Amino acid sequence: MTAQILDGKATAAAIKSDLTARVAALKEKGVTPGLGTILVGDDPGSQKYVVGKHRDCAQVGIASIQRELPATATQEEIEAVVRELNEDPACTGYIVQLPLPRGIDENRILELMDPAKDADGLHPMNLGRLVLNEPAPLPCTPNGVLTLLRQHGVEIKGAEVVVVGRGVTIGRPMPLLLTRRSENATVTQCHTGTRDLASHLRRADIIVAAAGSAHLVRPEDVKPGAAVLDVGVSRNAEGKIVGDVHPGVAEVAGWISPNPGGVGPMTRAQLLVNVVEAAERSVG
Ligand SMILES: Nc1nc2c(c(=O)[nH]1)N[C@@H](CN(C=O)c1ccc(C(=O)N[C@@H](CCC(=O)O)C(=O)O)cc1)CN2
Repeated sequence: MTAQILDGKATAAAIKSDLTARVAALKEKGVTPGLGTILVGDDPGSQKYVVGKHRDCAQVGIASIQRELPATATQEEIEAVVRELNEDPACTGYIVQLPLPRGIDENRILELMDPAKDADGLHPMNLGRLVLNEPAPLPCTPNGVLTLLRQHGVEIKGAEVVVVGRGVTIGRPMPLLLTRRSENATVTQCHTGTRDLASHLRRADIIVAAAGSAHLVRPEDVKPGAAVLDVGVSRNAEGKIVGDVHPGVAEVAGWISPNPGGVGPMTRAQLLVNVVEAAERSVG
């Protein structure tokens, strides 16, 4: 058996096509959505992701506002740019590309953002609203995972889901999304402190691997027919992406997301969804 592909590229393209029409409708009402990005430092991966985000904006008609600071930028210098985008009327939503350089207080930066402009859903107020089941912009990667599963008809309701990882962009919020009444999944969260990861993986109908540990999920640990989402990114000596999922898993799983080409494009598409939804809310 070879797993069916959870095609992030094609699903993201369909989302962007829908957004293009919605952005055009907003412009007719005099509103141009504008996505701001704050990139600090010269991490090649982060630079690539930000370039991709602005390429997507151009495709759907969203204006781009780009702010770049050197790796030596101080906390105060980054905070000044956050304040500037909070005030900029052309910037209807923005993100701070994570991770920030060592020594920068990431949480303090996220807290300083205007929650109404938080296009990532990572402001503490928006994460809190998610916990409380209140409407909020949803974190892009977990929402991308859900959309990918839904669009491919993978049953989430009642599924046993194992999330591997506990980072703020996916590991922490993913179980919050999956356990909403609308999804009704049962979630086990695993992390570097989990004693026997394989025993949890073997029971899973859906695995979301977001540990950033190359080939952590091995074929012998996957239940036949399971859906496996490869979110983690490591780079080999040539700078090529190596995911958290061993290639042999494709012979056991029912569904698999490629990496690249799976969850990454979905993360970017969901970001645009958040920007457009915020702009739509602003015109009622
Ligand atoms: N502020 C944020 N920072 C980070 C987030 C986030 O959601 N918000 N998530 C990740 C990185 N990320 C988003 O910024 C991201 C990851 C991957 C991709 C992507 O398009 N990947 C491509 C491959 C690109 C390549 O060749 O390197 C793919 O998977 O096909 C986009 C965005 C951490 N930081």
